Amino acid sequence: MYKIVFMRHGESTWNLSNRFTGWTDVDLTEKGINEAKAAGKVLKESGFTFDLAYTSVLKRAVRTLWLALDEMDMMYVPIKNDWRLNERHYGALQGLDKGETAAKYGDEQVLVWRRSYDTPPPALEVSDDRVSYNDPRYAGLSKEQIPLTECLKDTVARVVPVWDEDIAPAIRAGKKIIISAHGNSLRALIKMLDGISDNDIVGLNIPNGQPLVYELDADLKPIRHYYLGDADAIAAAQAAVANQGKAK
Ligand SMILES: O=C(O)[C@@H](CO)OP(=O)(O)O
Repeated sequence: MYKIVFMRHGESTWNLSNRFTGWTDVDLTEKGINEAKAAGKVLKESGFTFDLAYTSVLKRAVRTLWLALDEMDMMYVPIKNDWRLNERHYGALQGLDKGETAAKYGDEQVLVWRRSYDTPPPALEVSDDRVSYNDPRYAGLSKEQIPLTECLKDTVARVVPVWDEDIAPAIRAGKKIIISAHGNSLRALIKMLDGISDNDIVGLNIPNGQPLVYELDADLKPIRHYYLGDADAIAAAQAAVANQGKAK
């Protein structure tokens, strides 16, 4: 039996101000820093150790990983940063207030943009300052690989190859792995692992900074999964994420 730990980053400044974030590189809040440290503490207390870590190229996930590993006194663990673990690109919604957007377009439309499998939010114009073409961290990518918007299906299409080509072989080679990523890139991975339908994935919300353990069989099929933290607090945090896209 194998174990792998998934962790969404701690609260970011745009989680706090309730803005669509996507590929915008915002940092953690004080609360987010504390969530990341608490994640490291509970992982340590639960006896977890790691010898390989994966994260995105966005600082909220990178810093969450650093803080958790620091808390575990395991900052020597090799880290692979992969842009394909980035948050789902939120297109022209990036920077907008989720509640105000719901008040303008309706809760239903915002739910479709946030959680539907195959309807992307409106795309950025290529001339928009928010487009990542000139960002040095994506210098090795073609323009076709740099999204102007993404639905979850598009995110699945870039996340699953990281699993198949990189993470799964490492698990089979006996590496103990933690992945620090984002609400929707983790939803993409979990959809694939658990075989969740396009309809049911709408209801899955991942709380900030809570280690999620997956136990996998010899074929890397999930046996069971569980959060390490307090169950009531996690359920409340998941409900809060679900409610972020509603008009006040
Ligand atoms: O804004 C985002 O990029 C994501 C994660 O914070 O939000 P949502 O939960 O609305 O998909």
